[in-house]
Amino acid sequence: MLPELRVLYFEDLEVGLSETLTKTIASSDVVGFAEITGDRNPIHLSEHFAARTPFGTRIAHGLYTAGLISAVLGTRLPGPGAVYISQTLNFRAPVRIGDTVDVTVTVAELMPERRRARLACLCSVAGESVLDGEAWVKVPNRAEADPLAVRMERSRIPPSEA
Ligand SMILES: C[C@@H](O)CC(=O)SCCNC(=O)CCNC(=O)[C@H](O)C(C)(C)COP(=O)(O)OP(=O)(O)OC[C@H]1O[C@@H](n2cnc3c(N)ncnc32)[C@H](O)[C@@H]1OP(=O)(O)O
Repeated sequence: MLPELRVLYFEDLEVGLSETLTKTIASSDVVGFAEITGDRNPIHLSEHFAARTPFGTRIAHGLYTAGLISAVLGTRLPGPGAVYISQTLNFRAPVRIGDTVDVTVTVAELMPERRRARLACLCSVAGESVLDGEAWVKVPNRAEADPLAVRMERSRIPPSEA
């Protein structure tokens, strides 16, 4: 089930604030990711091929798992309006079809003057880290996101200077 959308503005963020989304990886997710990206690496799509790799079975695309981090950032923390700036990724262990991945994003640093947040990102399967990294996102503040507040702000500017 998809999580409900939640908007957090820059003012709502504090270091340590955390959100977790859980997703069980279906074969159709991996096949769908291969189709939309064109990455048809048989390590993801062919049991026959994957059986001869160190993993022994098909694994998810690393960037599919990373996409789950994007889902947390875009829907929950900070949520709608957040803009990705950068993301580091370390793929620590494979994610297999049927694995349940816990994706946790935690606010690690705030830069109020530029309304940027650094978030620690961790994906784990049964308590084992499979992916970690750091994201920087730009986060709207209330005035920026609320059109009425923006209009009121503009109405304070004398017409000759508007
Ligand atoms: C292109 C696409 O189609 C393909 C994909 O998407 S594949 C899917 C995404 N990738 C994965 O699922 C890989 C998951 N990771 C692993 O299985 C393993 O990490 C590895 C096979 C990549 C490496 O394992 P190994 O060769 O056994 O390395 P060691 O455990 O011996 O570690 C040696 C040192 O390197 C450090 N290290 C290992 N992996 C990573 C990593 N992913 N990121 C950062 N650092 C890594 C490890 O900590 C050791 O460091 P130390 O200082 O010597 O302790």
